[in-house]
Amino acid sequence: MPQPRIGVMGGTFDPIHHGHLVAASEVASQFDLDQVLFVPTGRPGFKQDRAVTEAEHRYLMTVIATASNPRFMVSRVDIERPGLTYTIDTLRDLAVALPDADLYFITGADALMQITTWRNVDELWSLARFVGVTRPGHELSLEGLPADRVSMVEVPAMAISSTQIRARAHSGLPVWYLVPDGVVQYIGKHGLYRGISD
Ligand SMILES: Nc1ncnc2c1ncn2[C@@H]1O[C@H](COP(=O)(O)OP(=O)(O)OP(=O)(O)O)[C@@H](O)[C@H]1O
Ligand SMILES: O=C(O)c1ccc[n+]([C@@H]2O[C@H](COP(=O)([O-])O)[C@@H](O)[C@H]2O)c1
Repeated sequence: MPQPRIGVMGGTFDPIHHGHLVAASEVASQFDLDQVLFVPTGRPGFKQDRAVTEAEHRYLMTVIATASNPRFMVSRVDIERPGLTYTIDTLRDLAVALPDADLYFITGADALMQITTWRNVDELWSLARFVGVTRPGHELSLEGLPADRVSMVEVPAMAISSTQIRARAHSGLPVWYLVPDGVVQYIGKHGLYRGISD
């Protein structure tokens, strides 16, 4: 049996938006992935400068946003691991849970350009291939990264960020069509982002 090809889309997802979903869908199509696992971060070590919404809310919004796609799944691996979240731990845990899988870690241009600063970067290359997706407002260059482990995919441009959605929700502006309908309703139902201005 061929090895399953599994995409891993890590993110804070505060909240998940259509930019994340289009990126995952496009990479799944271009790399013929069997599944994409969305992995909401637990406590991101690199976002300690701002309040991040409770992990359970971010997880549930990710479940709602991906529910209608049979190839999209959500993993709790990062939110259940105590301490700060690092991709090295995500990929080590997934390698144990899915020993036969070929993993493709999907990341936006902004995140990929920082990858050489990530924890245990040299080991990361042995655990997964990395797919950088284009993102409006961010340059994507693979210079200095291992050519056999990193690829680039041009995705339909979605100039959306979670920061912008939090700011709009905070100001009472609509977030319809930037995030899936169920996520709009979840944000309203739980009053998320009302008190946060960044
Ligand atoms: N519009 C987009 N197009 C392509 N990739 C994206 C887009 N938005 C986010 N990504 C990528 O998805 C991953 C998870 O992103 P994250 O959850 O931090 O969203 P964000 O919109 O960048 O959030 P924030 O504005 O809070 O920093 C990252 O690799 C990021 O680069
Ligand atoms: O492992 C690291 O050092 C590291 C540093 C920054 C970001 N990441 C991962 O990159 C993904 C996107 O992060 P973010 O901050 O854009 O939500 C998410 O899965 C993070 O865990 C990982």
